[in-house]
Amino acid sequence: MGLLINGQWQDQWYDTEKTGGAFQREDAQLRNWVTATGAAGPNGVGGFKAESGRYHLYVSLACPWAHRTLIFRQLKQLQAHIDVSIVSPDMLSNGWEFDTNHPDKKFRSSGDTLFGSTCMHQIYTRHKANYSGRVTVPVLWDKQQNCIVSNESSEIIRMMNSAFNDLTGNTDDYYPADLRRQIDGINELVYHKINNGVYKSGFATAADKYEVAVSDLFDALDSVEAIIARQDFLVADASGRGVLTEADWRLFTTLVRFDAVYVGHFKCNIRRIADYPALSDYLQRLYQHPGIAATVNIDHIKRHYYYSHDTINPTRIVPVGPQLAFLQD
Ligand SMILES: N[C@@H](CCC(=O)N[C@@H](CS)C(=O)NCC(=O)O)C(=O)O
Repeated sequence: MGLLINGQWQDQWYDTEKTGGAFQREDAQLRNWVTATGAAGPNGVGGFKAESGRYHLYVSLACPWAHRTLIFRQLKQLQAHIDVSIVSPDMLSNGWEFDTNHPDKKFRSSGDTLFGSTCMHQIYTRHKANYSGRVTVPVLWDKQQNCIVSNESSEIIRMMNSAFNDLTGNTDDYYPADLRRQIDGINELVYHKINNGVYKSGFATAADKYEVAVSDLFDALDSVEAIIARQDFLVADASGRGVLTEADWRLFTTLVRFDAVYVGHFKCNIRRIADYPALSDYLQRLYQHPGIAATVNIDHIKRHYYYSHDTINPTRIVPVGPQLAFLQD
């Protein structure tokens, strides 16, 4: 794992020294938007019109942020319009790689089907030769301008939600105008305390920082359990009926990894999702939503975390369990 400094790859783990042992996620740097007309989006520059076959998505099947974009590609029927390259689950000294020869077939990458790169950092230096920063997935690449449009998943899913509607005819809306305030409010809680909360727990290098993160995480899980116990989804319409929105998909990608990885590897072990009746049922319902199970790869998920983070798991042994109810029923 590492980062680019002036276009040069440096193998370097997260620096938690300057924050007294707390993990701090850096903001994504590349923040343009694909829009229906090519006009600029809420931030960044214009020039990225929604067109079939023009954009390419780089993802890891292990990564919860990249997973959001794969889910929206399914939900919004973008498979024929946006193609995908999948990195290897192991993220070692070269960062994300495209290993198409792994001895175990289930851990093979699709390869970089656009350029045949061996490492993801080559995509960032193709975008900008002297790029400095972390090399993260997901990345949305523009084949026409030969550059990265965005490496921020929360914005990529918003583009997918609406920019391509004229091409696909799919007008399902996971960020409807009348529910935006509620969605934004839930996203704020879920992002800081749950999505990123598991990372703050797992990557902390000081006990006090870990303890704060893990207790915030479980307070937030208790809150979302209470919401889901009274309505089907996180956000409700004026009549109090739950409506499926992006807020649910953003929570889903953490829940689906929780009992398999975060409980053990990241020490998020006050409770399991299996101990929350409403969240367990909700996780299963979302998993069974058409097209979603195909986006979940538990093998890549477990392998990535337990094998890549040798500062946390030096033996790199990947646990066999647990049995996950949502996969079985
Ligand atoms: N803000 C980004 C975060 C993406 C992110 O941190 N991805 C992780 C994978 S789970 C990554 O690529 N990490 C590599 C690194 O930090 O060096 C987003 O949501 O798109």
